[in-house]
Amino acid sequence: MKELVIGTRKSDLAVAQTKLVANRLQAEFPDYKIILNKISTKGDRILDRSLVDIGGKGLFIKEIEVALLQEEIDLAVHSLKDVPGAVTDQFEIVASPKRANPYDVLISNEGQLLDQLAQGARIGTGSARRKSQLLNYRPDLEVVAIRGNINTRLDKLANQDLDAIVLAAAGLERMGWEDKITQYLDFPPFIPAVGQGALALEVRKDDQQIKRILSAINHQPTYDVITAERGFLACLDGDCKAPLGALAQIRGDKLTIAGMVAKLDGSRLIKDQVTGLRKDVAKLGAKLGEKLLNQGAKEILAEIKEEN
Ligand SMILES: NCc1[nH]cc(CCC(=O)O)c1CC(=O)O
Repeated sequence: MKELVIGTRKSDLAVAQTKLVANRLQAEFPDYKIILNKISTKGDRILDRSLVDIGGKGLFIKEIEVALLQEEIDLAVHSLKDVPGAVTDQFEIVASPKRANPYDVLISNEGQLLDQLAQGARIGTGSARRKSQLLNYRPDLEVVAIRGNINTRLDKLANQDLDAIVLAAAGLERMGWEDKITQYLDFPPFIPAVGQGALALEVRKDDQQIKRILSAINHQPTYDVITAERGFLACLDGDCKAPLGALAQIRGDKLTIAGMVAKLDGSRLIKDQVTGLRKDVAKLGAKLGEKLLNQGAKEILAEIKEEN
């Protein structure tokens, strides 16, 4: 019997989303035996420091890439959001199943919407992008740094004197916890992280057989929008230090990508969008990136680099 070994992080969410991929593959390829290999990553093990301090978001995927290289696994399933702008040379993201809801959501302790939270309310998030957008919208809020997987962050909402937290809709939906959501942050100035809600299927670049297999579960509209968003990320040289986000959407033969770059304290937020032909997807992200750089993002990014 032929085997396909899929590498994943160990968190409940990572395993849940990897099982979605495994089920899709099993349906397409009934004669394969599909095996999950759960791998512990540095980003999962070190929970008491911010991601930026321990080396950025690549820490969620490094050990999994090592397993790919050593041929212990045939493919890796990641949250695309956790994959850095540039993928190491030996690897390639070759496919992406249909994207889930891309937006952030607010979960508040007593069910208040963002506008209803008390003056100075305490909101938990470890994301610079979420913090800057929250403060841009409501400068009175107190943003409290929290980290950990979804379960941990929900526990912190209950136990750490927080009024609300912000999480990705996709993670909650994949865990079956939509009922916890108070409000979708799908209005300005809120723009999600590049690739939020999408999964990345990563393989060894020279493995043609697995590429053919994975093309069966690729969702081309998703692949196109994430290509645009990652073009934007690459143009701004983004890692998770600078608050930036982008969301691309397809309508007919057109693709629109909206993006933002902000100062960490939210006092300045630059936001714009670009529409072009879907077939030019590779250029549209960079075009938006250039536009924002010329509107002041260049200074913001330089300032943030200097502070680190
Ligand atoms: N930063 C961790 C992470 N990576 C992916 C998701 C959610 C699922 C997704 O965006 O696909 C989350 C949790 C969150 O941000 O709330």
